[in-house]
Amino acid sequence: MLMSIDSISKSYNAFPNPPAKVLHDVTLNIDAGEAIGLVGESGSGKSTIAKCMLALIKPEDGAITYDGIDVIHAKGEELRRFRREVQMVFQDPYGSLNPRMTVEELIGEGLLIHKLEPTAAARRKRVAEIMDMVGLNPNDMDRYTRSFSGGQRQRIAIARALVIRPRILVCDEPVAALDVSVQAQVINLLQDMQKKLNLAIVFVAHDLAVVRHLCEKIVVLHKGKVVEQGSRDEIFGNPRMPYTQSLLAAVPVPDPVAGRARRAARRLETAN
Ligand SMILES: Nc1ncnc2c1ncn2[C@@H]1O[C@H](COP(=O)(O)OP(=O)(O)OP(=O)(O)O)[C@@H](O)[C@H]1O
Repeated sequence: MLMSIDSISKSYNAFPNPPAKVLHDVTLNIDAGEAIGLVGESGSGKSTIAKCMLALIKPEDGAITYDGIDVIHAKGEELRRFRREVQMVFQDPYGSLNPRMTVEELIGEGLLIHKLEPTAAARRKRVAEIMDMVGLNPNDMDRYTRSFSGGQRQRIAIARALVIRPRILVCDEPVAALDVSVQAQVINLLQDMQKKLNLAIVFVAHDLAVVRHLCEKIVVLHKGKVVEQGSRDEIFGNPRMPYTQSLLAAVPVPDPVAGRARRAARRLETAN
């Protein structure tokens, strides 16, 4: 087992109201190389779990262990190793990439931070290699991201995460802001990377179709609790909990949040 999340709970301050508990005793495990889907309706706590897994926030109870590292209390070299080996990709490929940096600078940043390549030439070579791997043209290395499409920007975000050879990639709704035609390409890329690099992927989504394609293990969240977890076949073939059944039965409706993000992205694109 590569990462274990053991009975974590998390509350947020809701001043002047008492703190609101949004995770209750959440337990799940991630094995090396496996793709696991975290699904649940909006507000069920998916992003909060993802942030705890990335040590961006700390749960107040429970434990998170990554390859022998106590993630909640890690410091120094252990924390540095954790930060290198567990990477993330976010929903919004427009907001998450600094428009003042070239593609080479964006993708190569992690190499500099973690001092992974000795020279600028070696860094450039590694950036070219990873661009090629994620389906980008290495000749575009000196360009800025404003001229790239949403799907290409998400490939840049994925390259940026993968360049330092992580073992876990936590993706929070990574295709929700993309047009449907591009979503499948990005999912296929993630699947390809998972197999090629033996990468574990934690995929947060409320879109079950997306999760079904990529994830062999699925964890269903409801109001901050894990209500069901199992293999893809178990969850899709024989959902035990009524909540899971209702998620599966839900008629796909246009997602207003993703729709908004898409429209904002298009406006940005036109403005540029
Ligand atoms: N920083 C915060 N401060 C206070 N409350 C928060 C904060 N972040 C999240 N919450 C609350 O915690 C609960 C879980 O939120 P979370 O974002 O983890 O859910 P989610 O399943 O990822 O939802 P979505 O699909 O809408 O992103 C929600 O009720 C949310 O309003």
